[in-house]
Amino acid sequence: MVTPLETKHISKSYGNERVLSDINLSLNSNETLSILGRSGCGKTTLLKVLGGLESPDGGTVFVNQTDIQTLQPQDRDVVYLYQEALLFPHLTVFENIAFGLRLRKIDEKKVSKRTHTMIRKLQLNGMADRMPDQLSGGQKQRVSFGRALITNPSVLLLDEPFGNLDAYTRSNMQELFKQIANDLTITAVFVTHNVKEAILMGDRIGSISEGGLTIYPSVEAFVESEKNGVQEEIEFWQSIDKNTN
Ligand SMILES: Nc1ncnc2c1ncn2[C@@H]1O[C@H](COP(=O)(O)OP(=O)(O)OP(=O)(O)O)[C@@H](O)[C@H]1O
Repeated sequence: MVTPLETKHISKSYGNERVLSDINLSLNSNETLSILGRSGCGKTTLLKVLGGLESPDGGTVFVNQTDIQTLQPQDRDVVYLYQEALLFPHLTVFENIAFGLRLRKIDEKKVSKRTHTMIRKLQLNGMADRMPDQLSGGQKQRVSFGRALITNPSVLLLDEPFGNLDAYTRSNMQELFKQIANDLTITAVFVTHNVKEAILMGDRIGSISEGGLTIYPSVEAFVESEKNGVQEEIEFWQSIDKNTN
């Protein structure tokens, strides 16, 4: 079976600051890895390297067993989803979601069918003709998901995608994401600073500290572990959550 995402010995520095050091991971099809870690520890940098947006100083990222650096961006089969929903303001919901299909010159009938199916999956019925500025934050993020998923990427990289949403919308989005990731057999890396969310979304959990990535063999092992300052990190983020929610 092809491994959708694998890294070997990734390292990355900015100037004198070593941000990532000998990162090795391997994700199976339809597996979600949640990544936690203190602010500035390198979570976003890792996602950028995984998505081919930043080159590592050393090591290799393999997507479907091909070195990502040897592929053109449009052939990488990896989509990066930001905290902010990045939508084209002058395009309708339908056209925002259909964008990736149009780039691939898919015929109109298929574009219409696939886009409407995605709109239904995302519970955006009746909103196809709305413009982004007529949507709520949660609806915008769902359109953003639709844009990311419409081309059926093998790997989805999510950088605190629900960070700006209220608790109720966040919980709905978590459920919706899990459902769609299952339907479409997506392999995902999910960066969050919310421990509860990491546990809910992740089949496995990893933590970055001092440039290294520790992946726990199971969610239970993570919860039980007090090694590597995990307990301290949980308390750190909980104290921030208390102050911001
Ligand atoms: N383009 C860059 N040039 C120089 N330093 C950078 C650059 N991007 C990130 N860094 C530094 O690398 C370190 C890791 O940053 P990164 O954004 O990966 O952290 P993070 O874990 O995602 O943080 P947060 O949780 O606050 O978003 C930080 O010290 C940051 O200042």
